[in-house]
Amino acid sequence: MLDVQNIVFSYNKSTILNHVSFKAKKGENIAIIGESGSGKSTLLKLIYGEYDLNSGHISWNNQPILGPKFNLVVGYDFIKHVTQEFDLMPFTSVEENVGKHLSNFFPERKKDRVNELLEIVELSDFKNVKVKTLSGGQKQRVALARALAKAPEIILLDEPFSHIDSFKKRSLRRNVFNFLKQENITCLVATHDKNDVLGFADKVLVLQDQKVAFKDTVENLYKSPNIPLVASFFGEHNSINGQLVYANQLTVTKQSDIEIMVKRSYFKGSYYLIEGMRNGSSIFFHYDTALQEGVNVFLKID
Ligand SMILES: Nc1ncnc2c1ncn2[C@@H]1O[C@H](COP(=O)(O)OP(=O)(O)OP(=O)(O)O)[C@@H](O)[C@H]1O
Repeated sequence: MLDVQNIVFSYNKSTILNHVSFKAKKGENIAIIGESGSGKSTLLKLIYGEYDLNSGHISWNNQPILGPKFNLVVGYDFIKHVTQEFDLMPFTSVEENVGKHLSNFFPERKKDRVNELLEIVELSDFKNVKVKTLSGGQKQRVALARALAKAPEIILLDEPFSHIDSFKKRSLRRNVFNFLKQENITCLVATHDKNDVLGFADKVLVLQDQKVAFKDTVENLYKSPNIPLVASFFGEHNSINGQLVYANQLTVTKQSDIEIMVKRSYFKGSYYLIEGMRNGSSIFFHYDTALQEGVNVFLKID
């Protein structure tokens, strides 16, 4: 169990995290969301032991996780932290990078493990390629594979698929998150992308104003987003009579007290996102076809 207890942290004067507490069970996948600058990456760095806390405690199975004041070498063997910097060896091959921390004592076992990981990150064809010649997205995949190589107990992922194109992203996400579940690795993922969360995270932690504003299951948080920040994370939303309503919860009806004038229609593939105006504010809803600008329609909340 990862236990983050009442931590307070500031880089210099301004406090970034103020009395943050939460727990993560073995094998659990926890997504950390929040506005840019809310402290998601900082929280992951603290859990890795990269900085000293002002106060509070972090432990894994009762073993304290300590910062550089207490450790000559930053970090712990049982935690892997995949940052945005990747930190790879540019002049060696993909295979060597992934296998870097694996023992050479059982070469066959090492080879099999590297091959398994390269399949997960879909880089088997790049095995012998030097890392410096790879694209940003490919480097990110090498960094993920390397972090998974020794099956850590905890993996900290900071925007893990941000550099990867949308063709690859979906299958890669499934591969990586399913692998983590299968190996029972506790995963904390800081993300701005709802697709990293929906279908994968067990819990979501919302950072706001230096604190954990909410911690709940994805389903509960999606159904009751509580604050616009959470609703906007999951999709286009409106505030109607004080209630947060997703665009896909609104349907056109014959008569209601929500009357809007159509302003614009955006083609979204399987639906159109319609922007309408009501009392000087935009209202967004989904519709099967484009609607003519200036037309008045009534909406109801499903
Ligand atoms: N090394 C540092 N020294 C001083 N301040 C820092 C340092 N790293 C981050 N900060 C500040 O701490 C705050 C939190 O940064 P952090 O990177 O943790 O946010 P974040 O939620 O991960 O943001 P993003 O979503 O943009 O990645 C920001 O105001 C940032 O400017």
